[in-house]
Amino acid sequence: MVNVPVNAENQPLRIRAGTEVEAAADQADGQNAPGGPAELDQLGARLKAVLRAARYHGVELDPSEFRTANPVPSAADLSEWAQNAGMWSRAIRIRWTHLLRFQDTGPVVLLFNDGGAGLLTGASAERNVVFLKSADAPDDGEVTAVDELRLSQVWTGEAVLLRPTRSHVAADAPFTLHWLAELVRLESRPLRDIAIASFTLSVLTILPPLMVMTLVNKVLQFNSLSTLVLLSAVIAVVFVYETLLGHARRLIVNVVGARLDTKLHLHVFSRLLRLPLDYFERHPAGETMYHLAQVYRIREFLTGKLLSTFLDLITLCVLVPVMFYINATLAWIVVACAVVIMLIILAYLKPLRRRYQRVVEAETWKSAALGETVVGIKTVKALGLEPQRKALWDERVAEAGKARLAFGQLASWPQTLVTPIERVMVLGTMLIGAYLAMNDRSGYMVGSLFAFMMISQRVAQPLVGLARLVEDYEEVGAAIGEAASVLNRPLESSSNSTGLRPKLVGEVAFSDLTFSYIATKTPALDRVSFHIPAGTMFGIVGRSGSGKSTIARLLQGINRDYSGFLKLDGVDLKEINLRHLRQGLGVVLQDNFLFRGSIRDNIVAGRPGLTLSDAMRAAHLAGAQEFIERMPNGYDTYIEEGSPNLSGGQKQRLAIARALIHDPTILILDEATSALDPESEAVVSANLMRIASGRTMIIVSHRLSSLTECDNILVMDQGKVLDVAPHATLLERCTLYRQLWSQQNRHLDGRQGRPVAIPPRLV
Ligand SMILES: Nc1ncnc2c1ncn2[C@@H]1O[C@H](COP(=O)(O)OP(=O)(O)OP(=O)(O)O)[C@@H](O)[C@H]1O
Repeated sequence: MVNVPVNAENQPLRIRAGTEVEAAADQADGQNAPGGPAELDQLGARLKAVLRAARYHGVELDPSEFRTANPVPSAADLSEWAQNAGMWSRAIRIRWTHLLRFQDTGPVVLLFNDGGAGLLTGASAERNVVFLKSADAPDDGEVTAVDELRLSQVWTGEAVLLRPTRSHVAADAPFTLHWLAELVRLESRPLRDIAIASFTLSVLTILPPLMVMTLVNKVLQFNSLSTLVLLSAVIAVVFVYETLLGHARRLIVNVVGARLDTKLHLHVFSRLLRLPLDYFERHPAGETMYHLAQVYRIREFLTGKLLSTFLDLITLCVLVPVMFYINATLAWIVVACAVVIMLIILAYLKPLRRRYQRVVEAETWKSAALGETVVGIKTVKALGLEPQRKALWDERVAEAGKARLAFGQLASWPQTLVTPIERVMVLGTMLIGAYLAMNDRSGYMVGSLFAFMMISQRVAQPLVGLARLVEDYEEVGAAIGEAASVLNRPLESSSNSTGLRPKLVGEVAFSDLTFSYIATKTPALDRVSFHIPAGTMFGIVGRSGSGKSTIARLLQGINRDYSGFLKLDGVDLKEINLRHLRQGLGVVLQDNFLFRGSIRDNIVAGRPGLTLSDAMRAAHLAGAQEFIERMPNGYDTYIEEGSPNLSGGQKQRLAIARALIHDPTILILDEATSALDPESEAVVSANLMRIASGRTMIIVSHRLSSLTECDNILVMDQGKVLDVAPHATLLERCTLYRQLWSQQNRHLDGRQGRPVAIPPRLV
């Protein structure tokens, strides 16, 4: 708390700054504001203040993306956080007089001496006060009028300003050519510089032909040495200028290209992460990667061909009038040839589009086969499937080759037809020009012809390029379609900013819930109802395919199109913000992916604010500590992608530690111990009660022996609930449960006894 003695009305005033230390203490005590967003409660006051200010502008910042090396976030750290999320933000030192100007702006974050922060929501110059609100106050919470003296006692003089970028390209907007054009348009300043440079270069290109014209007409005819010297000097200056300007233009084009690339990379990856799991289950990784690679072809087109054609157009605008000025007859010939070229290219567009579509399809299949083989290489090797995979690959390569060949053959036709016309354009004008010069009595025609030849060469190229652009656009259109087929799918949630963020306690209720996977007839869950009180251990058993994992999926919000209700702490799960929901959940699956990096990195998984001691605590709870400490580099032992240097049991225990480190309210173990060896399972089972303390545990398992401690066990069969009761009761009254138990525990004494050894896994 920061106490400010009295407010402007001389009333006792307390601004709750809520320091980082306090926030940490709150978190440790579990004293989250009742009813307030749990996620916010766990953040320091400075982060909270920036988060709220950004939310005012309609931007939801992600606390997990906040990075700082400082113990208390600095203004620069906070500003960078907002900037990385695409907002305009500045960290500034500011005087009181300037604060008074923030009358109708959005909230400004003021940093306090004790590491806290407050929101300045307005100011009154007449009363010489500013209006402050605590970072913890609700949106409609009270504001406090504070004068200069009182503020100076708590304020560091630093502020973080933020607002949405005017040029912000909507992250949720569909991926279309229009969206890309908007992205390019944001680079208006460098583009303008490029346009100016190009225009100047075009003007400069007129000079040499005009000078040659003068040279031939004046210098050669009248032997004027002084004119020759002057012309040489001018040409030399022009060349230097042209070289430097050309270099500058290329540099700017490079910068624009790199910036667009970066933006595209960020956008594409963030959309990819927000695609629903369903999508990845239905599409091979290779196909997705091939489609996304098309984005970069589009970018290349935008900053390559499109930009250079646009620049050529500037050249055309300057050169074509000069060409007509020098000789209208010859100019008309050039224009007529260009039109014919354009018509030829247009005539081939449709058939080319069809053939290109086939290329795209064949390439997609090829990539899918490659991706599948790389991902499934262990299985390929284990089953000796190399010849089959090779045959499949040969087939796909042949198909792609055939499609490319067919496309190339057709695409060469317009080229074949255009080449003679291009020649006619250059040589024809020269011959006709020579004929005209022979009949010209003024004697100036020779110089004009030279100048025209030089200019027409510069004009012909852009004109043909313009026609080709249409052809390229076809390819890019197809590429956009491919990238859009991945990126424009409905995202997992329309926005991370939507949805409720209730404080999760861990009570789960399914009522009359029916769910079918897309394109399946029988429901995976059929009118399922059950209730899990908060803080209890809940087991789910059933035969294979009975719907156990589907229950876990629905709880994670992976599929939301079910009928009936699924409530968490009385709140409909569909209403809960997805990120908030998943932050409250810990999930361990049968097969968990460990990322490349150290063991410590894998347990912490990039979550901010977690240290080695947190990782050690989680590892201890998961029974992983002992094997990690035996490793040569302990927690710094490096794990390769796919973790070949760890056994299945070790991997699994690391995955449990990873899920436990953020202390989830609900922990779901979906067949998490099925692949463990008896020793590892015994370690995890021994820790299960400790792991479960203070949270709801949902354990999906084939092995009934690992569920006997559960408060309740749900027995599923063909998507339906058969029974829900503790182990002993189920043994009494549920036939399926009894059958499964006796199958797994034939070696036990008595029907209700404890297993004397870990039974073999039932599949
Ligand atoms: N992604 C999916 N798409 C289509 N159908 C699915 C999908 N996942 C599961 N199913 C089907 O839904 C039903 C329930 O599957 P679920 O994975 O929930 O069963 P389970 O009890 O967990 O099985 P197991 O113990 O074998 O993992 C099955 O008939 C399965 O074929």
